[in-house]
Formats: sequence, structure tokens, C-alpha cells
Amino acid sequence: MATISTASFAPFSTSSTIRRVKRSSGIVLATASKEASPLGVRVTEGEGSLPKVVLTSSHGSEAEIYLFGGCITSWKVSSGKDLLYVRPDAVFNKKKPISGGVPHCFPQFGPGQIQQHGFARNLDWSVIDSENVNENPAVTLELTDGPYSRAMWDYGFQALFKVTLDAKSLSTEFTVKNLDNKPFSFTTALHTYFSASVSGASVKGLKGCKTLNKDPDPTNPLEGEEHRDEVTFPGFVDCIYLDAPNELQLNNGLGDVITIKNTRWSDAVLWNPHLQMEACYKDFVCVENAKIRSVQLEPEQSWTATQELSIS
Ligand SMILES: O=P(O)(O)OC[C@H]1O[C@@H](O)[C@H](O)[C@@H](O)[C@@H]1O
Repeated sequence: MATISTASFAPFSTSSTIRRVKRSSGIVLATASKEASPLGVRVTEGEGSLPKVVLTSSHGSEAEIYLFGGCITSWKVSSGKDLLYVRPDAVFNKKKPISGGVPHCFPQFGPGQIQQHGFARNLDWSVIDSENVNENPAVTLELTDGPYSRAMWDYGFQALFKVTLDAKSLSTEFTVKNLDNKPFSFTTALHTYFSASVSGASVKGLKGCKTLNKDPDPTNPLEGEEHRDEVTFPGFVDCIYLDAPNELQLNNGLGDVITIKNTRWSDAVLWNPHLQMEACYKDFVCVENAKIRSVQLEPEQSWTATQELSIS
């Protein structure tokens, strides 16, 4: 049976982070559950006592999403293998974004007028909906403006992030709505860290794309074009691919080929810090769906982009 359990979440039960949990049709708000891994959607305590949502499917797959940053930190397929990566230096104390999984970059990708990669990865998101359709659990998180965001980006907005777990896929739908009475624009990305063996990892599908290479100077990217069928990570990599196709394939060098499909994430970014992160660079690559050129929204307008990560 599908459950949303908040039992182990009691210290946070009055927090705004869960006040808007909606009990969808067929979903039961459970009391204490002794099951190690009840199927469906539950909220529990994660690292650093931070609340996290756990999606558990009857197919044996599992995903975890921290409300801090609305950050997916784990996607375990039915074999138990986690295809996402959280860096060993990640902290779970809200003092900095969670370094790993699928952090949000919003409302700014990269350096710019506000903090690096924007504030969405530095704020608590709220659970506003959950469902379990055909035994595929899903949760929708919400972020809205508040004093912290207003201080650097003075707009009223709603961001929704729906995460759905299937037997062999993890899908997201990201929507931004302008709730202000003036237009705004933003850039954004899903900064996905994949577990990898960097020397064996490669990405297919980018040949022919225009590139903005942030190596060697991130403030003055070099324009170019990708000529390789398979892009590898032989050293430091920090490159934007404009108008990337809506399907890429990542060979993670660990025996998995992950298909990365999207709608409306028009651009892609590859990143591996190489010796800048000597302790861990060999164990991950970032393949990011992004919107590098601004999305402009008039009042009441919204923008939605989807991403599906899947294995065969
Ligand atoms: O350390 P952060 O802020 O998470 O950013 C990591 C990297 O994120 C990538 O998306 C950028 O292209 C890089 O330039 C940046 O260094």
C-alpha cells in the first residue's frame, strides 16, 4: 500500500516544510511504520537530521530527495546500485548547498549578479503533493519567494519540482511561475552528479553542438563546436553545449548506459573538476540539463521542463 509516513519526522512536524502535504487519492498518511522500506512516499530524517523524502517502488528502485535544496541525493535501481553521486565533502547542515545528487541552479546558472547557481539549492522546499500511480511513487516539492530570496532577487515566484520513480527511470518536472506583477527572467540547470569511473565515462549526442568552454577562463568562455561522437573526461572539463539534443547517453564507465531525455532544457553542461577535487573527481561526472539563455516570464506565465534519466 502506498504510504506517506511522517513518523520519523516528528521533530519537524510543525515546520513549514511539511505543512502542505496533500493526501492524494489512494495515499495513506501513515503513523509509525516499522517496515524498513515501506512502498510509496515517506518523509524521514536524513543526514544531519535534515528531512528527506524517500520514494520506494514495488520494482525495487528507490530515490531520496532532501527538502533542503529540493535536492535528489540518491537513485538506486533495482540492483541496489546508486547511479547518482554525493561528494565526500558534502555537508548536511544548511550552511552550504548539498554537493551532489541533483542540485538546482535557479534563478541563475553559474556566477552572475546573485550567489553562484542561485538560491534554490540553499533553501527548504515544501512537500505539496504526492501520489503512487501504477506503483510509481511521486512527490512534488514547492519553493516560493521569501525574505532570503527577495533580498537578492525581488520577485514573487513559485517553483514546483515533481520527482517520479519508475522501475528503470527517474523523472523530474520543473515549473517556474511568475507570481509577481512585473516580468522576470532567469537561467537554471539541474546540476546532476552521476556516479562514474571518470577514465571510462563518455557522453554521446553532443556532436555538432556549439560550445562555450569555461576552461581555461570561466568568466570568458571560448566559443567552439563539438566534433567528437563521444565526449570523454580526460582532464578538467567545464563546457556548455548550446541547443543540445533532447536525448544524450552517458556511459558511466561502471557498466551502465544512462539515457538522459529532456523537454525544454535546451542546453547541456559537462563538468568534472579533475585535480581541483583530487579526493573524488575520479568517481563522478556531471551531465547537466540547463537553460543558459534567459527564460523571460510575464506575470502569471510559467515555464516547465522535464528530464528523464533511464537505464535499459
Ligand atoms: O561548486 P559549485 O558552485 O557547485 O559549482 C560547480 C560547477 O558547476 C558547473 O555547473 C559549472 O559549469 C562550473 O563552472 C562550476 O564550477
